[in-house]
Amino acid sequence: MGNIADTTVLNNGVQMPWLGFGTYKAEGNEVYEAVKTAIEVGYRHIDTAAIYGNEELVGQAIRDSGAARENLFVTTKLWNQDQGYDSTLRAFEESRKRLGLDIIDLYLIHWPGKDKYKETWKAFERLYEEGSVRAIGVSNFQVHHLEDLLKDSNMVPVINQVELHPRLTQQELHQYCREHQIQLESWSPLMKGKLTEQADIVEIAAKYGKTSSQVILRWHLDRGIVTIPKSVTAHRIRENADLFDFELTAEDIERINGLHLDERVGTHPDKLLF
Ligand SMILES: NC(=O)C1=CN([C@@H]2O[C@H](COP(=O)(O)OP(=O)(O)OC[C@H]3O[C@@H](n4cnc5c(N)ncnc54)[C@H](OP(=O)(O)O)[C@@H]3O)[C@@H](O)[C@H]2O)C=CC1
Ligand SMILES: O=C1CO[C@H](CO)[C@@H](O)[C@@H]1O
Repeated sequence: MGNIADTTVLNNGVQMPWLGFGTYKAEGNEVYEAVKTAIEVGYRHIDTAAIYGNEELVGQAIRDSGAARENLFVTTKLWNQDQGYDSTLRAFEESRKRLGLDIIDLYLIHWPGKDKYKETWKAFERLYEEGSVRAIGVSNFQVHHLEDLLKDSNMVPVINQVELHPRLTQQELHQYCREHQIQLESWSPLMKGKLTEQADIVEIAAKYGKTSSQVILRWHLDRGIVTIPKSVTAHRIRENADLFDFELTAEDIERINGLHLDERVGTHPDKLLF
């Protein structure tokens, strides 16, 4: 991908920008300003969730940005306690109202949990069929969740959004998703800023005249992974989008793959049962 608006084509034909803007832990005026700045800088894809408590301000910032709605890609997510058929349809209406958007580009099941995701997925299929969402997907699904879901569903999720960064490279899940035309998307792509001093990344960054964060984000894109770094700091919002004038070599990608330690900053999906 050579520029910020470049897209991947999802398994239902919808185009989704490879680079998105994360909004977790961004609230109040901070999230409003951050989303406006991101759109000004050129981000065309915004990631939020009902649980982030910021859908109203994200929606307001989108409207005030002046960008044409059809040029933006907006993702939101169904929270765990709303899983189930009827409760999903209700929660979706609430998210849509808070965002102030007629159509959501991508709706995700936020976490699999243990026994309601299939019923929930039926409601997602209905939302898709009635045209309320342009695409439906999942988040934090392991291979066993996907295998189980695919056994009885009519639609294959377009996306699986999971924790993924150089300390958690998700190679096996990536392979499974590729085989099933599910686009992998990374959350906490920067491992929340914990890898900026890592020696290999610092050395690679110096070679390209880029920052550590830019090298990490380029590693996601060069592996074919959609990514959604979050920042509420204007110069970092810009920095994280200034990635389209270089590409990593295969050796640099392998070197960063080698940093994998199976280490997480978030909860393991098999441990979050509700
Ligand atoms: N589906 C899911 O379960 C989850 C989804 N997500 C989504 O993924 C997005 C990204 O993940 P997130 O957990 O926020 O973590 P990130 O890996 O994107 O890191 C964000 C942190 O890194 C800092 N940062 C951002 N850019 C830079 C930079 N260039 N240099 C140094 N530090 C930087 C930010 O600081 P500052 O803001 O102060 O600039 C912030 O503290 C979320 O915002 C959310 O949209 C996240 C968690 C779970
Ligand atoms: O996206 C996320 C961040 O917020 C939640 C907690 O409040 C996490 O569980 C979730 O994965």
